[in-house]
Amino acid sequence: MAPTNANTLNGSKGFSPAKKTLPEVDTEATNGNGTNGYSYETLQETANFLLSRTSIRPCIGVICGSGMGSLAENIDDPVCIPYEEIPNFPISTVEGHHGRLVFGWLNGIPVVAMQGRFHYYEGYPLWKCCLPVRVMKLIGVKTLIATNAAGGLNPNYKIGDIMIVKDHINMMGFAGNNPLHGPNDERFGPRFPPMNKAYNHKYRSIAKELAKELNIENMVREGVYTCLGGPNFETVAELNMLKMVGVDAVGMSTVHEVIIARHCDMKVFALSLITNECVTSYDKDDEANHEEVLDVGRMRQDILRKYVSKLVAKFAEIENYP
Ligand SMILES: O=P(O)(O)O[C@H]1O[C@H](CO)[C@@H](O)[C@H]1O
Ligand code: HPA
Repeated sequence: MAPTNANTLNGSKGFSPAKKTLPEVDTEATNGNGTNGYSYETLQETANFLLSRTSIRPCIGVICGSGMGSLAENIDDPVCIPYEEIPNFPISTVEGHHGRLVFGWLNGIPVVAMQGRFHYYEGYPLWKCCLPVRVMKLIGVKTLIATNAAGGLNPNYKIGDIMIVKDHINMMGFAGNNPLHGPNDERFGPRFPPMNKAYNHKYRSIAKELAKELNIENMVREGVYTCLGGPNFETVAELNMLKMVGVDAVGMSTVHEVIIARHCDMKVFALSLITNECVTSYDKDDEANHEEVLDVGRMRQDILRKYVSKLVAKFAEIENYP
């Protein structure tokens, strides 16, 4: 299809992407061999490329959510590698996702941050959305911190709250769409990985303690996240259904990344920034929009930067990371 200028056409509260042409996206669900993604060897090539570009050997990986790219700005001595330069990497197509890896030191700990993640709605199959997590594993990352912007469904949540993810509901998985779908390579992990301890209990306790220390406990919550395919925001009926099954925050990412991380035995911490209130009543006029999501990310950037960089140091301490 010819590239199009993707400006909003209908004059609604839409968002004009900064990128003027639509990128070419590989929409194939498999790599052509009936497998669920690139082979171990292919990803090893990607890992080797990255290791050749920097002497930093990260033990913690951070995925920056929409509008939360500034989390990577605290990184000292940064080595930035645009996704376009990385063999086998997809490219970021969403506003608020810069599209590069940042290697460096966060609070004295070697880290790699994804300034920009990949989403299913961009046209990438789930395995490809999570490819960077496997690459992180291959370069030595042992702990993943995934952040995201999410709509608050729990009526007690306020815009700007930070939700520590306690658990997720894999809605896309219910429909058979799972990043582990297809043959399993045991070098990454087992065929049937457990998921009941996906979100590390110790990390969650540390994060709650830290919230007290930083005096932000009134805005830090703990709850259940779910990912839908997007890109449309949810209907009132959909949100009410999710509420009934115990979802506290809704987004379009993270769940599959966490599944891939746990499959290869990485430890996981995740947090959601509540960027908008989910509209669960037909009487309300509000509509979710990506501009608001990014605005709230900017509004909370200082607190989030401080919180995440201190979490990195605390996690590294209990794990004895360098
Ligand atoms: O999950 P992240 O990447 O933070 O972004 C969230 O914000 C976007 C919608 O505004 C969607 O991409 C949703 O998943
Ligand atoms: N729904 C889905 N994804 C989101 C939302 C939402 O309300 N806010 C930010 N990402």
